[in-house]
Amino acid sequence: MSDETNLTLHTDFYEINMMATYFEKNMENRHAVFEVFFRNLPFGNGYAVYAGLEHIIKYINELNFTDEDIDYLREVTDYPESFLEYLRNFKFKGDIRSALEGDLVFNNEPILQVEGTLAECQLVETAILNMINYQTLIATKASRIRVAVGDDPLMEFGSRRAQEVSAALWGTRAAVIGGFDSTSNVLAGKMFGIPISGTHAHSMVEAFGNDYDAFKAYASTHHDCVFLVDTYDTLRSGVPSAIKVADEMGDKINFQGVRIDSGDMAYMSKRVRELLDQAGYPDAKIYASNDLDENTIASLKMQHAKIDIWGVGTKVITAFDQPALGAVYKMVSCEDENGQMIDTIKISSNAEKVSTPGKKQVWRITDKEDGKSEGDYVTLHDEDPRKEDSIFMFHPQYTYINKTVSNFDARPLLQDIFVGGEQVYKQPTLKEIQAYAKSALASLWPEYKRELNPEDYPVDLSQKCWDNKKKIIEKVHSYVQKIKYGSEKN
Ligand SMILES: Nc1ncnc2c1ncn2[C@@H]1O[C@H](COP(=O)(O)OP(=O)(O)OP(=O)(O)O)[C@@H](O)[C@H]1O
Ligand SMILES: O=P(O)(O)OC[C@H]1O[C@H](OP(=O)(O)OP(=O)(O)O)[C@H](O)[C@@H]1O
Ligand SMILES: O=C(O)c1cccnc1
Repeated sequence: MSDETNLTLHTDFYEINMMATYFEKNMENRHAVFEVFFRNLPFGNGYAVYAGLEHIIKYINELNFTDEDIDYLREVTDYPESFLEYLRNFKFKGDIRSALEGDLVFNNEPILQVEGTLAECQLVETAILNMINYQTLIATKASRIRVAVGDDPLMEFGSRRAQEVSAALWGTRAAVIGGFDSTSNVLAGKMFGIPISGTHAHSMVEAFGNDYDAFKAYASTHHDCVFLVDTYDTLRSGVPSAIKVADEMGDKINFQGVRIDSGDMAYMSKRVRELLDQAGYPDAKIYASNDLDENTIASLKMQHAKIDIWGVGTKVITAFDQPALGAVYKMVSCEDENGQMIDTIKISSNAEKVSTPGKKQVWRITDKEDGKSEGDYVTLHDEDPRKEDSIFMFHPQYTYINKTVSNFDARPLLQDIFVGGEQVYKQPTLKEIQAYAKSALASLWPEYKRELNPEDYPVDLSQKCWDNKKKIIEKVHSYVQKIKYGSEKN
């Protein structure tokens, strides 16, 4: 299975090619810092829910070129034996700092930082981005669905539609971080300790030829029973059959309810509720599924649909309305030939795409009184706003948007995960991560949480970070100007 495979070669060819160049030029051990960030929040949402760290930790701990990996590279590349030998002895000895799973994260701030040799930083780019991009996207979609559902139970049904095995498994885990309660995927349950739940399919009703025989057979082989009532005719056959079986079986089963999977679910759920109540089953729940997402659920809630438990598959596991988060991995600082760390930048004609140089920290600023978020404050790594009485927060592009914040708490978002290649962070349980995400959401003002047109959450640069960025942009501009006018040759 994909998750048991050593993922060391799960990297883009160009990463190992760059490692080879660094190795040949004796640059492989130069010190470097890279940071992960994304430029736009997904789904038009006001926040993203960070996920992917558990898989990254597993990947980094297992990073190791096996003999077969080396043989494969020897066969398909022209790498010299000396470089292959270097890879054979390669170990990740760097530092990784990261937001914690369940943290709310925002656009244009570092959410993970890798510091180490140039070679090791380069190698891990692809896998780290792969894991963060997918899982953060799914956790965020799941969180939107959780917000729409309120406190009702929410089941993940997506494995059959996921983009292959690994996405089903890790996506389910990400959905739980975002707020799902259980999964239909048994392996995900086993791997991650997620409660498994489910009902039965239309095929079982078809196999027995009618609702009653199918439900009766299921009831005689299971204690907990939820019957799928829409195979032939929900109101005339499905629900009456479910009630008949529940009456006949009495205490021998735990009649949990019925699932509807088609038709107008507002109308249908109300009628089904009436039938169940009239038959003396007011505690039997109505489960609903069928291409649900935060929009259909919000609409069904508005229509006062009598749905108690929600099953969501395709739309959550494929992040249906946005296929990628677009997180990137950028070098922010690198040692030069004199052993000096030089902050680096990627320039773009689009001001928003210019990277922010320097090794940084993100501080979550909250009001000391009400615990609510004021915004995120991105500083150079050696700044500590906790030592300040007040901080001046300004928009990095539109600097006239600004405020002075005092009486605040500042919490560093990037925490040590690996130091010198050793894991120093102990992952909480998935349940703890889910609770952490829920409490993080509670500290966010509602205007950042609304699903439609949320306010922009402030992600501001400290003065020092902003000045550093300007200085480096100017340095690059003057270098480019010199090339343009040929003055370098003089
Ligand atoms: N009352 C409702 N308000 C808003 N959306 C609804 C309502 N009832 C159902 N939906 C949603 O409408 C979408 C399409 O339902 P549609 O009626 O086409 O499918 P269906 O009846 O289940 O057909 P099929 O039998 O092919 O599955 C689904 O995403 C479903 O969740
Ligand atoms: O709609 P989703 O959110 O993706 O949830 C998963 C769907 O998978 C099942 O349908 P499917 O037609 O695959 O099988 P079935 O025969 O059990 O209905 C189930 O009935 C849900 O409708
Ligand atoms: O258990 C269920 O009801 C279920 C499982 C997977 C997909 N759809 C429904």
